[in-house]
Amino acid sequence: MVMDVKKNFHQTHSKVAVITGANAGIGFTLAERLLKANHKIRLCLACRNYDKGQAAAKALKESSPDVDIWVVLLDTSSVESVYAASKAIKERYDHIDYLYLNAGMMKVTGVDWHYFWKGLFSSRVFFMFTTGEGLLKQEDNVTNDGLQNVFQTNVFGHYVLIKELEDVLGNLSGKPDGTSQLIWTSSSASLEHKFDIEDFQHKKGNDPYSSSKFAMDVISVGLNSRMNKFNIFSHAVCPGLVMTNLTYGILPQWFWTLSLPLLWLLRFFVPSMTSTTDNGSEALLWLSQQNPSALDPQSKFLSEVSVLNKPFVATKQMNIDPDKAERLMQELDRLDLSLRARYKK
Ligand SMILES: NC(=O)C1=CN([C@@H]2O[C@H](COP(=O)(O)OP(=O)(O)OC[C@H]3O[C@@H](n4cnc5c(N)ncnc54)[C@H](OP(=O)(O)O)[C@@H]3O)[C@@H](O)[C@H]2O)C=CC1
Ligand SMILES: CC(C)=CCC[C@@H](C)[C@H]1CC[C@H]2C3=C(CC[C@]12C)[C@@]1(C)CCC(=O)C[C@@H]1CC3
Repeated sequence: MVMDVKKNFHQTHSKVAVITGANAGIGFTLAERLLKANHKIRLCLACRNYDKGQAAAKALKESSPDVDIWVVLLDTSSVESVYAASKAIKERYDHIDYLYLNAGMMKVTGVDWHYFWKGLFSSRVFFMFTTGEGLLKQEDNVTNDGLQNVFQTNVFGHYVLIKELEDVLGNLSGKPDGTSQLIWTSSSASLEHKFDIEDFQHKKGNDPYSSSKFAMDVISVGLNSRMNKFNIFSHAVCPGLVMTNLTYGILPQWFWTLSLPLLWLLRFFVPSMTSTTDNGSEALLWLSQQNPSALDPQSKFLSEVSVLNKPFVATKQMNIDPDKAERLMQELDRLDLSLRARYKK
């Protein structure tokens, strides 16, 4: 009987990918590339703006008219939106193969050019171009749920989404050989010293973005410890420096266009200068083609690019303490419970 179910699952199951922040940038290009690699894949574009989501679905259907693309409204900075989106997703799909936790934001109010020029002629120049550390003046605000916006948008909204979708993930979906991959769009700006578990929302610091990206890496490792036994695997990706609305929010598009020759030159020393969303989405796509159980749960996967503009995937060891990861997840579980008590009475 079990054998029959398994056989049936393989024969009838088209892969399902849910992508948050899929209407633009890296998420949108990833959707295009997933479709190109497997035209039978069923795509869910989880977007906070329904019109933008529909426009993205329309654009994707232009090149592949028969594909199954569906838009769901999801704002990761609101737990009620996450609950509603998860309910709708579970009504449509009984199993999710790939859950891309990609939506993200940072609010930059200025660039520290003094620090930039000093850094340019120092030994920290490569680190500066890889991580952006110390260059960006950022601000954050509090969401309607009372949480720090960058933390809730980039991290917590996704954590709640995973919890809500648990019963359509891995073998918890009732498919004995069902496997799911959780793929986080992290960043080279993920820096351990910017994260403090006592202040995991980063209320007090001045680099909420780096803190949120490090929290993601920690959670990814923690999720592996908790969920690999259910065939649920989590991995974090760094797309490199990519020209998208996020980078156009830091400096105007014309500046980046003028800087492109410099970014290309930098590729001799800094392979994370991926520049395009095609290059930046390389590791995200690559992960969907791997056997996740064979990947090291402590590896981070980097989209990188050669001087000849050929993208490739590199790996980096994270060495995150699983106990620390479990501690952070327990904090998030507590926060999750308190919000559920507020909204789901
Ligand atoms: N560009 C880069 O150099 C790098 C980017 N990254 C990460 O890549 C991911 C994608 O960003 P990128 O493509 O660059 O930037 P974009 O701004 O182009 O894309 C971000 C996406 O996230 C969505 N989004 C933002 N806030 C929310 C929210 N509260 N709820 C739901 N969706 C939301 C945006 O929606 P909308 O269009 O409505 O704003 C958009 O679809 C982010 O996590 C970012 O941190 C990591 C490393 C480098
Ligand atoms: C001449 C030139 C290109 C100057 C730009 C200086 C900085 C504004 C950039 C140098 C490294 C960049 C960087 C990011 C933003 C812009 C820089 C600081 C990110 C923080 C963007 C979001 C990420 O996730 C990681 C990026 C690391 C590198």
